[in-house]
Amino acid sequence: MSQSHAATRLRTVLAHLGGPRAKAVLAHPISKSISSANVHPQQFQYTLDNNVLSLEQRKFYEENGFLVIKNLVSSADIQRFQNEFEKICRQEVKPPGLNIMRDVAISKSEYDPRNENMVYKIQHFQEDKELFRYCTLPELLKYVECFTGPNILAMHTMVINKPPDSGKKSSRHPLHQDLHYFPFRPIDRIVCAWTAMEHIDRNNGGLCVIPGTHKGPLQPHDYPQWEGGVNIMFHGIQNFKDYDARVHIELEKGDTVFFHPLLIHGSGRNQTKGFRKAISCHFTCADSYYIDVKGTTQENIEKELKGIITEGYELDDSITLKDIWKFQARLVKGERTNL
Ligand SMILES: CCCC(=O)SCCNC(=O)CCNC(=O)[C@H](O)C(C)(C)COP(=O)(O)OP(=O)(O)OC[C@H]1O[C@@H](n2cnc3c(N)ncnc32)[C@H](O)[C@@H]1OP(=O)(O)O
Ligand SMILES: Nc1ncnc2c1ncn2[C@@H]1O[C@H](COP(=O)(O)OP(=O)(O)OP(=O)(O)O)[C@@H](O)[C@H]1O
Ligand SMILES: O=C(O)CCC(=O)C(=O)O
Ligand SMILES: [Fe+2]
Ligand SMILES: [Mg+2]
Repeated sequence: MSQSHAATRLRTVLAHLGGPRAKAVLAHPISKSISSANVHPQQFQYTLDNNVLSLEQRKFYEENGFLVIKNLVSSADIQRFQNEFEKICRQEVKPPGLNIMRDVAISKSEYDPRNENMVYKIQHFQEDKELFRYCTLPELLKYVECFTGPNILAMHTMVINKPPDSGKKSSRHPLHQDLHYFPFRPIDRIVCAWTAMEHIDRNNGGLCVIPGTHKGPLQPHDYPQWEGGVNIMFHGIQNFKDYDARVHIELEKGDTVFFHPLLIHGSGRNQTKGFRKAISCHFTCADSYYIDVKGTTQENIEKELKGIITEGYELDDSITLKDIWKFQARLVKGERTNL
């Protein structure tokens, strides 16, 4: 790459990535045309200039670290996702790479494919065409782009089927920051889209957030000391105290929450008889880069994930977190520039 080409590319990348370095670049004359096209000529850190979000919506996300868009995904699409989820549970389709997790309360019992209610969540559905449609819905990506920029990768996918709590409170998901699991940066270009597949509130174990915590640092995570057991990989923030600050989000079918990877969130136990369903994807900017988590608070999750994967897929120990993420990432818009 010639030096001037490299410089132009760097500028383009930085302009998409945001953050203080990008702001410095935007002050450069070449980039003036970009900043003069600003829709909301103010300093924003967590959202990008576009005409999709209203000023009020942008300010809300900047302040709180999440944003709810009502009625974003159609009932017809949600029905299709639900049908496919049930087919997977019945083992009628077996997408490569898919991971099925049962609640720890029933993890030692025999799996019964006639009963989809044995599944707490499925992850990594990137090879399932029907479910992966969720990550490519134009109405969803339109919003995702406000956070990631135009080159978009789907990194991590889930359908969560939170079971009625067994009485052991193991259906709870401890308060955590999703960034704990992610070895890619920059942080502010990652966003989670989480869509309610039915009415969700505190009663059926809905999403609970601590507004504004996306402005703080990534905190150390580990398994909580819960008497009734904790699900595998459900790490929580150690010594969390500010329970009064929790906000339980109430959603209708199709409503979608977009949230920042540092936002502290979790979900309580499901106190109904139904299985609470949500579908989600974490997206990031394809211009991002991987980091080595050695020596950081993320080292424990790398070790655990590597253990599960090398054992489950009989791979050798030289596999890195980067290899795992690179393998499951899928381009959904623009160009796969880096990650
Ligand atoms: C933003 C969030 C980002 C992320 O979460 S990234 C993290 C990605 N997470 C993952 O990859 C999911 C990890 N889970 C898994 O890989 C699977 O569910 C897991 C644990 C391997 C189980 O797979 P199966 O193939 O069904 O294996 P199995 O039924 O024979 O169980 C193997 C051993 O695991 C145990 N187990 C299963 N589900 C569990 C649970 N929910 N909590 C705690 N332990 C659990 C199970 O009891 C069994 O243990 P043992 O070997 O008999 O002692
Ligand atoms: N005692 C606790 N210790 C640690 N985390 C908790 C505790 N109670 C709740 N949480 C966390 O707070 C978040 C919201 O839980 P919430 O309090 O809504 O549910 P719950 O305690 O299961 O039920 P309830 O609605 O009866 O309080 C979840 O992430 C949950 O893991
Ligand atoms: O749907 C939920 O309970 C939240 C799940 C969650 O936050 C996660 O898996 O990271
Ligand atoms: Fe999460
Ligand atoms: Mg509680």
